[in-house]
Amino acid sequence: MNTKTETRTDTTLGLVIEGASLALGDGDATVQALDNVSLTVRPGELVAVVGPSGAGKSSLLAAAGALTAPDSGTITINGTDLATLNNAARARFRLRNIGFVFQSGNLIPALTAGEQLELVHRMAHGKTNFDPRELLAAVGMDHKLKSRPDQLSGGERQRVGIARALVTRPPLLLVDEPTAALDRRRSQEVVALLARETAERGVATVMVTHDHDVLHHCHRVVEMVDGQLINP
Ligand SMILES: Nc1ncnc2c1ncn2[C@@H]1O[C@H](COP(=O)(O)OP(=O)(O)OP(=O)(O)O)[C@@H](O)[C@H]1O
Repeated sequence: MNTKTETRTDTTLGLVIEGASLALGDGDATVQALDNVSLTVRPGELVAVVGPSGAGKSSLLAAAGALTAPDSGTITINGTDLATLNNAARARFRLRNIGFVFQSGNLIPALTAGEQLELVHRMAHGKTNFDPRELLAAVGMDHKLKSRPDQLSGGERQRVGIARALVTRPPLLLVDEPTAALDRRRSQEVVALLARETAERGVATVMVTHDHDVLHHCHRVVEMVDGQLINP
């Protein structure tokens, strides 16, 4: 059996969070940001996380993104337990295996759309030939290859941000409020694009959002309240 077939049938594929808890703050001000959270997101699945402000959604993304270690519980990405990685290995793992999409694209102002993607590729794989056009075409942005962020609309910046997050072909995509800066039509387009790329590339995608108008694009919607997932 070749390795590809083996991994395809592996039930550890995607994001698996089991019983993660995380307290933030000190003393009386301690808050249980994550309270025994379990969540599984399989390749090709787009899962939305909703919930009130302060419910722990950003903490969940930070833990899944190997930016914060939970106090207890386990988080695995394609079978790798994040707790087994030291700082350097975790940074390397994050770069190659986790794509991040932020509220307004978070692009580097001085770089063109193509260069944003090339930079990530160079950081992850060293100096190799990489043509950003295919990925930019996938998000409908190949005609803006040479445009800098200030020459793009909010929706276009978000599209480039999505393409950039996919450069390393990560198994996990973490998306924080992707429609916060967009009008209704652009919001629909961007989340439809996320859903399509998630399915076509077999990525496990977690999207935190307050935007209930985009939830129909998602496979599942889970709700956080007071650090707990109430319907994982
Ligand atoms: N560094 C910190 N120190 C102490 N408490 C914190 C810290 N960061 C977050 N918190 C608290 O942890 C809880 C969860 O915060 P978190 O940012 O994860 O919520 P959220 O659901 O993402 O909120 P929002 O929708 O407003 O972004 C909140 O009560 C918050 O006040």
